Amino acid sequence: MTSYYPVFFDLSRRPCLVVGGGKVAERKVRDLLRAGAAVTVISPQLTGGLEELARRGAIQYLARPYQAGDVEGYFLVVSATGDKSVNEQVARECHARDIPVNVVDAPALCTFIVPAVLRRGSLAIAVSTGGKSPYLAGKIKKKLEEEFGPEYAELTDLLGEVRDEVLKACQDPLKRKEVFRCLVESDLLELIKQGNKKMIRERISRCLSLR
Ligand SMILES: C[C@@]1(CC(=O)O)C2=NC(=C\c3[nH]c(c(CCC(=O)O)c3CC(=O)O)Cc3[nH]c(c(CC(=O)O)c3CCC(=O)O)/C=C3\N/C(=C\2)[C@@H](CCC(=O)O)[C@]3(C)CC(=O)O)/[C@H]1CCC(=O)O
Ligand SMILES: NC(=O)c1ccc[n+]([C@@H]2O[C@H](COP(=O)([O-])OP(=O)(O)OC[C@H]3O[C@@H](n4cnc5c(N)ncnc54)[C@H](O)[C@@H]3O)[C@@H](O)[C@H]2O)c1
Repeated sequence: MTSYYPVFFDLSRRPCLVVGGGKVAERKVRDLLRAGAAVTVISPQLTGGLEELARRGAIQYLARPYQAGDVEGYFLVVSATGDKSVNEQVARECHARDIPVNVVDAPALCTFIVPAVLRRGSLAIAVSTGGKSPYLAGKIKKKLEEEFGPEYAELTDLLGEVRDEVLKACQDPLKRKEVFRCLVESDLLELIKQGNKKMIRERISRCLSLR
């Protein structure tokens, strides 16, 4: 059994290739664009959504089947053609060049698999079943949506801002940890839900006074 290593890649401006232009390719393209990647799609056909992205210049589009060597120079590749022999060729050519590759319906050909991700601003909760049941991963993500509502985006941003301040102003790692613990264990989330700006400021300064 493969024990996968979870990471969060910074793909900003990195050239990434998606082979195929169907519904699954579109989902992968949108995820890559959200991560700031420079996306190229190679496929004889596109979904309406991908056509629109190509028209707007949000992706580079090569309207043809995959050709040998197309993966050259990319940082990361996704193959989503639904044609087994093409997917195998893309995977083989990536492995020969040490380019990380995801083949959507063939975990054995992948250097990385993609989790189901719940996003709340900068907070990302990623769920993987190690390839055993993508449907279950999606269902668990849906369940987490109820517990981790939109207020977590604001909480995460707020904690990020205060963290920058504390890292600059406080040199003692133990004291810093105490401040961060105080903030996370406080009722900030409730106060954000209530939109109680005055109490939010009060809570933050109370925790900051632990420095
Ligand atoms: C999480 C998500 C991310 C994404 O792709 O963006 C994702 N699959 C999603 C949905 C989904 N995929 C499939 C269905 C139909 C129902 C079903 O078959 O269960 C549904 C449900 C749906 O469409 O709602 C079909 C499918 N997928 C794979 C196989 C092959 C196999 O299992 O061997 C087959 C069978 C093909 C066939 O029928 O032959 C393989 C993979 N799919 C993975 C990821 C990786 C493992 C993730 C993990 O560790 O759990 C892995 C290994 C490789 C990869 O693609 O990275 C996304 C949920 C997005 C969300 O809900 O947020
Ligand atoms: N991992 C997942 O999340 C998941 C979910 C559902 C399905 N799948 C699998 O993913 C695959 C794609 O699903 P889909 O619904 O997007 O399929 P689809 O048939 O809609 O799309 C396939 C795309 O590949 C393109 N294509 C075909 N031959 C090509 C070639 N030689 N070079 C480049 N592009 C080529 C087609 O033009 C089309 O745009 C299927 O095999 C399906 O079983 C995976």
